[in-house]
Amino acid sequence: MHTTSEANQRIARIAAHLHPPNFQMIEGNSSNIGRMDCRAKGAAPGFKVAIIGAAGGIGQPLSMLMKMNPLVSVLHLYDVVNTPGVTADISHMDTGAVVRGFVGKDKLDEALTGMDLVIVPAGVPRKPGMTRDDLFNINAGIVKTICEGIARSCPRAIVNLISNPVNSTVPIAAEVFKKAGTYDPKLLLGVTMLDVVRANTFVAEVLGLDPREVDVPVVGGHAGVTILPLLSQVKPPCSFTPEEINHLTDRIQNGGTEVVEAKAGAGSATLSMAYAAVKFADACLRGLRGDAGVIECSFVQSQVTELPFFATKVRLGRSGAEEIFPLGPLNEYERAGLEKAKTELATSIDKGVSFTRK
Ligand SMILES: NC(=O)C1=CN([C@@H]2O[C@H](COP(=O)(O)OP(=O)(O)OC[C@H]3O[C@@H](n4cnc5c(N)ncnc54)[C@H](O)[C@@H]3O)[C@@H](O)[C@H]2O)C=CC1
Ligand SMILES: O=C([O-])CC(=O)C(=O)O
Repeated sequence: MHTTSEANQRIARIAAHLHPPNFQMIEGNSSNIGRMDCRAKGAAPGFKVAIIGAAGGIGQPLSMLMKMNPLVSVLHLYDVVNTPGVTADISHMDTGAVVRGFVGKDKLDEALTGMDLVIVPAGVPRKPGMTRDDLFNINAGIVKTICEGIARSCPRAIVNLISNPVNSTVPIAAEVFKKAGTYDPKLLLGVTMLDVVRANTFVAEVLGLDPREVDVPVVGGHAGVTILPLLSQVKPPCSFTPEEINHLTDRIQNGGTEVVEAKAGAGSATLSMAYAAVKFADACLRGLRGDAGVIECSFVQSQVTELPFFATKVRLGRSGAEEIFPLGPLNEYERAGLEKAKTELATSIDKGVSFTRK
């Protein structure tokens, strides 16, 4: 039997070694930190990840999936609204990552400080009839504000940029970082993983394979004709009829619109996007850990074409996108697609660059 004083000593010992609590809510316009009054298990060894736009349609399932990722020790959830509920909810999951929530513009820097990886699904989504470029006017400003925060608070973090139009928001982010003197192109990664996820799924459907066995490189950018699946490079090696190539290319390029129309005004892809974002973030974290041979497609600063940014396969390592792979051999259909993709991409990239120079 423990005496009261032994019990008190034990509590004091635990308190002295108390690790960070597994739930904190840090609110804008208030210095209040609502610590749970309990013995909280500390963070497992791992990386610190922030999700910016965590209360949104992508942000919520993405937060849940990142809380389940064993490579994450600390998970910061930031949004301009509704973060407290999402944070409280996610923090009850019995996984290793310690969750902290931040709400309001004046908490952005705190949310970002010390992060290894920042995932950005902040901004408005499409409605039927809109293009991704129609989101530019609202999302450009949102991305600029967030990137200014990243430059101030975690300039060496890897950034996974999801906010659309990716073909313009990545150039915006680059310009913001250049202006702040923190730009390292290896750390800025536009997320095009959903195009690869869709391509793997649709190609597997046509071939009658398990999608997990299929690897389709998707290059170019992340909008309409700029999404260029390289069906001649599918693994395992296979061949398609011209009709299959037309059908697959069209479905992969318009996968986002397929979801926007099915949701009929309630937004765009959120669940498959959260899955794709976690797949990509996990690859970035494995790269940071020093794993060899981590290769995924991403929209990055690039010399693969004459354009300053382009999506291709990249090797992820300790310092981000450490190697950018060339396109490989293209057939005539793909070469024609590449020309169309480059024309549209050039306009979208210029639009992003000009926005920050205004
Ligand atoms: N790269 C890709 O493959 C994909 C990109 N997207 C894009 O992701 C973005 C988010 O989509 P959803 O989650 O469906 O939208 P949503 O509207 O459900 O969520 C967006 C969240 O961003 C937050 N937000 C707005 N301004 C912010 C700021 N300054 N700082 C932090 N958070 C802010 C909102 O409060 C909201 O919670 C859209 O731009 C969408 O087009 C969507 C699917 C795929
Ligand atoms: O289509 C949209 O607006 C959202 C998106 O980028 C996608 O689902 O690929």
